[in-house]
Amino acid sequence: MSEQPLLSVDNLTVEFDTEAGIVRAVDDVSFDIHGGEIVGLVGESGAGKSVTGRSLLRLVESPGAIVGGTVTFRGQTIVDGDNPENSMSMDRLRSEIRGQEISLIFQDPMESLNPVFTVGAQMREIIESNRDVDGQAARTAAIEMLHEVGIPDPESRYDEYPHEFSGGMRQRVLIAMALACEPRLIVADEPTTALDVTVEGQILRMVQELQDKYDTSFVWITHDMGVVAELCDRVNVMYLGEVVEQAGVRDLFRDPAHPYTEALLSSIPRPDRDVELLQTIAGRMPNGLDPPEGCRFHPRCPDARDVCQTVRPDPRLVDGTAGERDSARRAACVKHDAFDVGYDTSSPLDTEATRLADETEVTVPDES
Ligand SMILES: Nc1ncnc2c1ncn2[C@@H]1O[C@H](COP(=O)(O)OP(=O)(O)OP(=O)(O)O)[C@@H](O)[C@H]1O
Ligand code: NI
Repeated sequence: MSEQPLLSVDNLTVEFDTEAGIVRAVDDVSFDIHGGEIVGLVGESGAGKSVTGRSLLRLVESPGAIVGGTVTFRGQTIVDGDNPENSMSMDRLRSEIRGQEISLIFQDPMESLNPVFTVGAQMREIIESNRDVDGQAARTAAIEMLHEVGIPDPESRYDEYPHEFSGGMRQRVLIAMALACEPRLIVADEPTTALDVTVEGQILRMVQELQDKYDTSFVWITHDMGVVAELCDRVNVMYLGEVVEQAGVRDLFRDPAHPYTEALLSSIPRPDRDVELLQTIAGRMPNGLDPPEGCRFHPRCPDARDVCQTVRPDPRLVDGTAGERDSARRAACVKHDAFDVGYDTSSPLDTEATRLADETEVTVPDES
């Protein structure tokens, strides 16, 4: 992909100034989104996915602040954490970007839907304020959009209130609202997580169809590698505020380059594997207040060696990048040659994760 990215995130850093201390929720994160792409942000709870998503529209709330890095959309600087005077004005951001060029969809539809107005009224208002159309045309466009996202009988549902819709239908409404202004980019923060898998699957397929039709780009935030597999073109795997792997989805699934990615992949259920054999990731994600020294994942990493306690890896281009597309493959793990910090000669660490890995090798013959 050689054309100019639609949106670039460069060295984004976001901190929360809490009573307990400063939490770096997003630490030096960089990625691009090209036109027509669906890019995943995946990782466990607390990885910094939502804060990253909100940062793209400068919606991080106090006590959080973007303290470093930039977000650039079509050549315009939405935010510059290093030189705030270069950031776009809030007025311009509100009138020209939010909703119009970039829309956000949240996990909880009630965060965006007002319970006291009908769905139709809310859609009409958004369309009227973002497009140059009168009330009647906005109504027609809203009904058309509801139809487009698969809401049966959209004309009568137009006059219903949000609580009259099921969870899945509400998320469809949100997607309709986001698409109604024909944005170039939609940031979707776990919009299907609360739904059952059948409804989730229907919505993911619908998003793909709409994406094809409108050529909208998406940032899709999820903790579920299954969703990534189904929906995304490329993915950024996040761990404790950092991007640890960045790859095309096929490359990522075929040959994960970071042990954390591997762990996430082995924790998704697969029809060809017994549930009991599912590997869970050892330990919990540490607290962002006091992240581990060296590689942040090393206390949970089955491949951890001495050197991982001291060297803090940045996401670098690694071997095996020659996939079928020219998408760069990056991993923040010193076991790759790109680092050359003596991983091969360093002694293995004795951690819960490395012990678990040993046990798994020894005690899981074909006894199932
Ligand atoms: N309002 C806040 N006040 C203090 N710290 C916060 C706040 N919001 C987020 N954080 C910090 O930022 C970290 C990342 O939060 P974020 O919501 O981005 O995680 P996430 O990856 O979206 O997780 P989840 O899957 O649970 O939504 C949190 O673990 C927390 O330390
Ligand atoms: Ni989140």
